[in-house]
Amino acid sequence: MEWKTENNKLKKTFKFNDFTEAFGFMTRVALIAEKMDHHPTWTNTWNTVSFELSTHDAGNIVTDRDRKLADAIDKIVS
Ligand SMILES: C[C@H](O)[C@H](O)[C@H]1CNC2=NC(N)=NC(=O)C2=N1
Repeated sequence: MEWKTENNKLKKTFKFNDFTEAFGFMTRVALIAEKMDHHPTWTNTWNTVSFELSTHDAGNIVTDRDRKLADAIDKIVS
């Protein structure tokens, strides 16, 4: 599945085998987001993690910072 742009947000959902795998993924994303100083809006329900990326400093629109974070997130699961 690819990222989709909807309502000025870059969106994608990831499904894992269980919560432990999902949370491990979230931990890695958190460290990358902190390093990039660019943080996701995300939800987690058991094995599912959903993202909505936008840049608050630019007025909550999608910018290259979001696309860069999205690419980094995809690399974690590739
Ligand atoms: C001061 C400002 O919040 C920071 O520069 C960073 C933190 N993380 C961020 N994350 C996102 N998604 N958008 C931002 O504009 C942003 N700004």
